[in-house]
Amino acid sequence: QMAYVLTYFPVRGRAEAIRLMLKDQGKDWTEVTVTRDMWLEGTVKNSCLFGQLPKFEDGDLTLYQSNAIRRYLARKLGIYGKDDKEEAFIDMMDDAVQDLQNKYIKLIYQEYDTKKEDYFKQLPCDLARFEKILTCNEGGFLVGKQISFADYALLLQLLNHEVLCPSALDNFPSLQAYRDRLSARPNIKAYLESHAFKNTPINGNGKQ
Ligand SMILES: N[C@@H](CCC(=O)N[C@@H](CSC(=S)NCCc1ccccc1)C(=O)NCC(=O)O)C(=O)O
Repeated sequence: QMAYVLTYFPVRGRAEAIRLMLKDQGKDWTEVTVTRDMWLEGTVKNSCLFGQLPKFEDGDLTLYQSNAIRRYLARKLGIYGKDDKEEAFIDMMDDAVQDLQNKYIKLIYQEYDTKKEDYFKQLPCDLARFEKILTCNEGGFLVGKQISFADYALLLQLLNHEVLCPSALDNFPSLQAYRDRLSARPNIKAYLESHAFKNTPINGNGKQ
């Protein structure tokens, strides 16, 4: 039966990197969707350890915190590097991707109308860091020669940022090649073309 249950809002948000990694790794799960009205009613929120979603269940294990969920799954799926050094580098890369995601979330939910231009000015500088990393690592991933949980998070940021700013990757050939190569992985390709992915808003406030 379905061991994995993901509870979240009907948006990509902080759950999409979990969905992407499960899909690519051929795992299925039950999606429990919490609507805004359900959330505002309060019962679900009050049942959450930190009053927030996503929540992830694996049998009798219940986890909150999207990054902890992704690291837990990465260990289980064997996509956390081949040794301690790679594992540390993957953590470092994922933290850097989270820095970008947190900036994006702040723009979307708090500063969309006032700071969008400033965000666009800073974005090339932030993306240039990942461009250099991917140019220098012949392995084709953020770390080593196989995909890790950090790669799914970066791919998603690239896709989300191209919606916000279509020219975002224009000056970054390595990021474009990385986006194309990961998006062409059969399970990811199928997911990105799926109704579920195409019809789920990126964020919870209609901005993107
Ligand atoms: N560190 C946590 C943060 C989880 C989190 O921020 N969850 C948000 C949703 S994820 C997100 S991007 N929040 C931005 C605003 C938002 C609120 C509600 C729905 C969708 C987006 C949430 O549950 N908000 C509702 C509440 O706090 O009452 C994690 O990584 O899981």
